[in-house]
Amino acid sequence: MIEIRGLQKTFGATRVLDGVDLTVGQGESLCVIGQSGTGKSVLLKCILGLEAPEAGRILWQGRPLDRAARARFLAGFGMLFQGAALFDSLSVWQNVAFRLRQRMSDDRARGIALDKLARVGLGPETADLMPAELSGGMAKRAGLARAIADDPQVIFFDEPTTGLDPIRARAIDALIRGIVTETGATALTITHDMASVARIGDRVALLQGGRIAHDGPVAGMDTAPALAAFLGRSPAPPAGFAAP
Ligand SMILES: Nc1ncnc2c1ncn2[C@@H]1O[C@H](COP(=O)(O)OP(=O)(O)OP(=O)(O)O)[C@@H](O)[C@H]1O
Repeated sequence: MIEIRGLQKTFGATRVLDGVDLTVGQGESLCVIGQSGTGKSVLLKCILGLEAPEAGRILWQGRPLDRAARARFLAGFGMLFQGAALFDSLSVWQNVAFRLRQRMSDDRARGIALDKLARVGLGPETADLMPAELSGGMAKRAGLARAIADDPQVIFFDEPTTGLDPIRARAIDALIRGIVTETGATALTITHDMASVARIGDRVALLQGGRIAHDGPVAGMDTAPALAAFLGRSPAPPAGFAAP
């Protein structure tokens, strides 16, 4: 479980995060949405320790993420980067096995990489290709295989469907949902894509004005006023409501 309490982060005169409170339950899939520039990436960077907040606390499994706890946390997380972010000079399997190769033989790491590639729908013929030879959808799948290579307890997805057409976006969402459900991993996804939220999230949180303006189940999101305002439309009537 990840708990974020009163997180504040300021750049110059701009307070980007102004007291963010957010909890991601064990095995839960939380999507964070918000307009461009509202601080979603800054929030993720604070969780990963890439930015230092000036106030607030981040707890993992009930303990503050100090230096030692963060090292353990980072050893057990996976991440799918926006644009997949594969290493150009490594083959697909070497990308997937990047972390594994630091602690096991290439033969073993390659075997695991091939299993993970199969899980995301990429056959063994893709293993020795270079990233430049992959389509956008294949690169995203390879990035996803890399994110799950080490059986992470926590997975971060940064704009997982950005740049994909609707059919490929749906396929990646289905893979993410399937993987999160079958591994029981805790998942935090940053996205603009509400169709994606509906497909992969259990809960959705709206980051607005430096705070969480809405936090609720995906199942009820069509009737949430804050989300409707964010999307620029009226909330859907509650279930059972009959128009006159
Ligand atoms: N290192 C930095 N120095 C100065 N300002 C920064 C820095 N990092 C982020 N910001 C500012 O913080 C604000 C939030 O940026 P962030 O990238 O988190 O937005 P976002 O919600 O992820 O946007 P998008 O959806 O477009 O990716 C922006 O105004 C950005 O310019």
